[in-house]
Amino acid sequence: MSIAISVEGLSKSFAGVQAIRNLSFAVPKGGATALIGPNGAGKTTVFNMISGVYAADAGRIVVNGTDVTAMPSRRRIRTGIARSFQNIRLMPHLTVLENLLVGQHVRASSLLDLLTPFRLVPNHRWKREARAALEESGLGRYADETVSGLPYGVRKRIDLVRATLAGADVLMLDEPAAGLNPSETHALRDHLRALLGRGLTLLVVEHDMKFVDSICDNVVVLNFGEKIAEGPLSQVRRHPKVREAYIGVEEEA
Ligand SMILES: Nc1ncnc2c1ncn2[C@@H]1O[C@H](COP(=O)(O)OP(=O)(O)OP(=O)(O)O)[C@@H](O)[C@H]1O
Repeated sequence: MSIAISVEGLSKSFAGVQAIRNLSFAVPKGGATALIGPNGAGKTTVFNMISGVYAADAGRIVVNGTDVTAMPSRRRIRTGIARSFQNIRLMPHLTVLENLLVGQHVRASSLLDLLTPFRLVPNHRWKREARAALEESGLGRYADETVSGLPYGVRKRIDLVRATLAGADVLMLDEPAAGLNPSETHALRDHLRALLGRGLTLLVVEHDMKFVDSICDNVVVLNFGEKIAEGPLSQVRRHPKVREAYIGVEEEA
């Protein structure tokens, strides 16, 4: 089994408070792993270390075989990892297509490539790719609409299209289902399943256990910065330490 993200012996303290303690886990390539745990367990801190927002105090993070522990966050996209935030970072005054073209420019390899998104070349390869990716995700009709006018659930999915077009094959999703209505949640679930079908890897922080159950084959449970259980959700939710620490899992069962 090949590994997309490997976290080994990770630790992080904030002003003497140990947020993460000697944490190790692996995210298998081509699957969906959820990082769950009660409020304050350390999930966001782990995401921040993997994406490079925070430096780790100790330990190692390897993405697609590259040690990124000391790599600046802006360079980590080149290893194939992208993170989506709860506050979507699309440019609201641009169209969907324009947002996707700006995202694609991340993988530009030459100065000419860098300038290309801003040249008005009608059938340019990047535009074709962006339109095709939107069509494939069932979002083709939004290509020329301004982002600010679109429903939240649609914007979330456009953010996913942007990340994959930028070359990411490992997506970190921070509470993807938060704020979505039931039909938007279903559309997101189907979209993520389609990405998994194409071989992408997902690492998800999510409180909605039904959503976790519908997407993730592997769950890592944190409590007070330590891993207390790992495995399929059906097994993890029976674990005594999880029942004790994370009553939400038991209640949702
Ligand atoms: N920048 C920071 N400065 C100080 N303490 C922090 C910082 N970030 C996180 N912490 C602390 O680290 C611990 C873990 O917080 P974190 O936000 O990672 O938990 P979480 O599992 O994501 O919680 P939630 O589910 O509520 O988002 C908490 O005790 C929190 O107060």
